[in-house]
This record gives sequence, structure tokens and C-alpha cells, in this order.
Amino acid sequence: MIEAVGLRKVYGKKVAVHDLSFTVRPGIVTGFLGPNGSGKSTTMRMIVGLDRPTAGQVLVDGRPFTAHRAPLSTVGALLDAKAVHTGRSAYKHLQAMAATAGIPNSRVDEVIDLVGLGEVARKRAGGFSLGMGQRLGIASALLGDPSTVMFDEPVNGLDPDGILWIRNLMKELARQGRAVFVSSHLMSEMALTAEHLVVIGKGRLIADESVAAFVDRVQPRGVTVRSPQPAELREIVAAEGGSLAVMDDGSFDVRDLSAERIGDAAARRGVALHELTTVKASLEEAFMELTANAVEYQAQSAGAAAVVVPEPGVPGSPVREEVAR
Ligand SMILES: Nc1ncnc2c1ncn2[C@@H]1O[C@H](COP(=O)(O)OP(=O)(O)OP(=O)(O)O)[C@@H](O)[C@H]1O
Repeated sequence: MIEAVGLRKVYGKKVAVHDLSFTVRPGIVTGFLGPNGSGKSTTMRMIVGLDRPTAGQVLVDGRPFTAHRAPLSTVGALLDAKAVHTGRSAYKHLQAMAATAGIPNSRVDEVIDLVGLGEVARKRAGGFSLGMGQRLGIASALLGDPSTVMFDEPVNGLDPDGILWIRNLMKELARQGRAVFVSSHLMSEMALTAEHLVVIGKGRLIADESVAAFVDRVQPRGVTVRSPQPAELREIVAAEGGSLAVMDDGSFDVRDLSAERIGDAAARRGVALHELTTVKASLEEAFMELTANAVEYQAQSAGAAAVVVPEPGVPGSPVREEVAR
């Protein structure tokens, strides 16, 4: 478990982390999100004592990380996957780490099996692919059987198999009761992996809540409606002041009206509805909206990536039909 209380880090004149408080609980995967330069790596380094907070503190299982007698059993961290001694084999690397920490060699064999490096464990780690290096970094992090694991951008540069493997591993580590804290800028990946989110922008806390609660903070994208009485549905949407687009599959994408309002109006007029679904924002859309003012380094064409413009004639792209209000 990680508890940050009033954490602050100043580099010269730059305040990298401002008064940050959050908790990473055991048994779930907590995603750590923030635009580039928002202070994620700085925060992670402070958690494992690689950076000293300017103010505030961060505790792991109730104590500062550096006060733990068996640090490898407290936090297993993958902060820089490339930071492995390249001349040694994976086995020798893990054996050296284990020897320093008083961990038996049998655990080295266990973690090698766990990360699937059995066949290459005696080869020089310098010749490893990115995915193999990542597995070795994870094996090192798990060597001490830690109660908390922390991974900084673990799926960066991995192929789909590697990404799937890491996703399942995170979930399994959480299921075993560990606190799992993972940073990523890949929102779709986080939506599939994390249950809880800590979101920061310019070093300040934006959210410490479930993925569902975070997504619910932004307006739903619209309501999908299916009806065998399309003409009547158009009239209802017009009368209630909404707008409507016909989708390729024959459903309607209704905007500016809640599902309740559409359903109630349809019921009053005796119009049958076969589907009435509120379309929530994706995690990516919620993130873009809620961190819009907290982007440290914006591209020249700022915002361009956030806006999806429907293209006429493109399959799946709605043709919006504004209904008179
Ligand atoms: N050693 C340092 N000296 C000076 N400034 C630093 C140092 N480390 C980080 N910073 C600054 O602190 C801010 C936060 O950086 P940090 O690397 O923690 O962000 P991040 O969220 O991990 O970013 P990214 O997603 O790009 O890795 C940035 O403005 C960065 O330039």
C-alpha cells in the first residue's frame, strides 16, 4: 500500500510535484495517468527513495520505503527497463540481486518461470529484445515477493502479445492481494487494466477515484436509440429539443437529450423503443477533457488529437441531422 501525503518536489525554480496526496490500495490495479511532464516519474522515484521530497511524505506499508529492512520485499519497481547489466545473463543478474538481499536461489528460478524467460535465462541480457528486457525487469521487481509493485510505462514499445501478457500479469498480481501501481499514457490500455486511477496534471492531483467515477465526470457522448417507429422518434427528438443522426446499423445517435427524457417522451406517445443506451465517454475522452488545462508541453496544433470530426461518406461516421428546436 502506498500513501502519499502533501508530497512536493521542487527542482530549482521548477515545482514538479505540488502537494500531492493519494492512496494506492492492495488488491487492485491503480493506473497513474498524466500528460507528459506532469510529474509521474518524479512521484514514482520519491516512492522508492530515489528522489527526496521537498515537503510531505510518502509511505509504503506505513513507513518510508528507505526505513524498510527488506526493501525488495516491500516494493518491486520497474522504473527503467533498460537499466540491466548487459554483460551478464538474466540468471546471473537475478542471482546477484538475490544474494545481496538474502533471497534464496530457488526464488530466482521461480521468477524466471513466472516471466517466461526459462529458455534464454542463461544468455547474455545485452542481446535481449525489448520484450525480453521488460520481462527481466519484471522478474527483478518480483524477486522479493513484494507487497507493492510499481511499473513506469511497462508496455512501451511492446508487441500485442507482450502487452496482453503484462495486462494479465498486473491483474494477477493484484488478485494475489498486492498493491499494483502502473503509469501509462495509453488510455485504452489503462481502461482494460486499471480499476482505480490517480490522475495528475502539472504535478497536481486531478483525480483519485475509480475508472467509472472518472469517466462519469464528463458528459456522456449521446444516447443510442433503436425504434421500429423512426418517423415518430424524429418528431419526439425535435419536440424535446435534441438532435439526431442515423448510424450505419440503423440506430439513431441522439444528442442533447438524456436517455430518461427520450424514454419518457416515447412512453407518453406510445412509441416503441428497442434500445435506449447512454454512450459514456471513453477513458481517453475523459482524460483529454479533464486534463485539458494541465498539459505541460502542448503541440503547436494543440487539441487537434482530441477532436474527432465525422467525415461524410466514411463508414461508421454519423451524418448529423440537426432537428429544428
Ligand atoms: N532532475 C530534474 N531536474 C530538473 N527538472 C526535472 C528533473 N526531473 C524532472 N524534472 C521536471 O519535472 C517535471 C515532471 O517530470 P516527470 O519526468 O516526473 O514527468 P512525467 O509525468 O513522468 O513525464 P513523462 O510522461 O514525459 O515521462 C518536468 O517538467 C520535468 O522537466
